[in-house]
Amino acid sequence: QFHMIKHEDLTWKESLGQGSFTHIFRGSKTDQRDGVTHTTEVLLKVLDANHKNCWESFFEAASLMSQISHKHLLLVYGISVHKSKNIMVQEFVKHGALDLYLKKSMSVSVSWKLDVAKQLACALNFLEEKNIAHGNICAKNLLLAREGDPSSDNSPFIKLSDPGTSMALLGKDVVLDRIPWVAPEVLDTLEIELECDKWSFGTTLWEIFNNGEAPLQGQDLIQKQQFYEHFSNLPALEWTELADLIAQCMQYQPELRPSCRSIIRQLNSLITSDYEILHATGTLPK
Ligand SMILES: Nc1cnc(-c2cc(N)nc3[nH]ccc23)cn1
Repeated sequence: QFHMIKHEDLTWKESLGQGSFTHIFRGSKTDQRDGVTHTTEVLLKVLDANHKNCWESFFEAASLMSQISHKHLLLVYGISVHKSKNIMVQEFVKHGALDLYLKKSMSVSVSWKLDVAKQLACALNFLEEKNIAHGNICAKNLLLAREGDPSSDNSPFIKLSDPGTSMALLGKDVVLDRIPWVAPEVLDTLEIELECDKWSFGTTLWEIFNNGEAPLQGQDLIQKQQFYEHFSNLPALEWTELADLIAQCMQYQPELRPSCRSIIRQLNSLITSDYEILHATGTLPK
C-alpha cells in the first residue's frame, strides 16, 4: 500500500529538527515520468535507528495518509528503506508548523484564525466520514502551505500532518507530555477513537487563539496528570462563543463532544458574528 522510493532518487539537505523518535530533513526526490526527470522538494522523516521496533507503526501512520487524499491532508509520496534507515517522504509545506508561525507573527487576524480552524474542522470531518481517527491533532502538526496576507486578502491554507508513531508505542511519559492535547480517556486505554480528535481540536483552537502559546506551558508531568485528575479546564478565552465551542470539544465524557458537522456550523456562525466583524472592521454592524 506504499510507493517505494529508491534511496538514490533522494537528495538530503539541512536538518529541520526532530519529532517523537524521528529526525526530519529538507530534501528532494527525482523521478522519471514519460522520460522527463522531475525534481520535487520533499520533507524526509527518518525513524531513529534505536526505535526500529516502531517502524510498522511509523509506516502505518504514513499509510493512513497515503490511502486517502484530501486538500487539507499532507501528501505522503512514499517510503524509502535503506540499510538501517526507515524514511517517510512527504510533500514539503513551505511555511512549516503553525505553532511556530503564530509565535513569530503576532499579527494574524481573527478571521485568519477562524479560516484555519475551519480548514482543520473540514479535514477532521473528512476523516470522521471515513471513520479514521488521527490521534495527534495539534498546532505543531498543522503545516502552513500559504500564509495569506491581509493586504491582498488571500487566505491561509493548512495541511494536517501525519499522526506519527502511535500512542500505544510511545512511552507513558511521552503520552503524559501530550496533556492537554491527548484526550483524558486515552491515558487509560491508549486507544484512539474519533472522539479523541474532537478533544484535541479544542486544545488546538485554544492554541490558535492564544498566538501559538502552548497550554499548560512549563508544567511538569505530575502537574499535567493532575490537570486531568481534577477534571480541570483550560483558561477560557475572552470571546465567550469561541470559549464555549472549546469547552464543548474538551468535555471529559467523549460521547458529549460535538460532531464535526456541529463544529463547522458553530465556526460558521462565529465567522459571521459581530465579534468577528468588529475585529475585522473596527466597527459593529448597524
Ligand atoms: N511536511 C513538512 C513538514 N515540515 C516542514 C517545514 C517547513 C519549514 N519551512 N520549516 C520547517 N522546520 C521544521 C519543519 C519545517 C515542511 N514540510
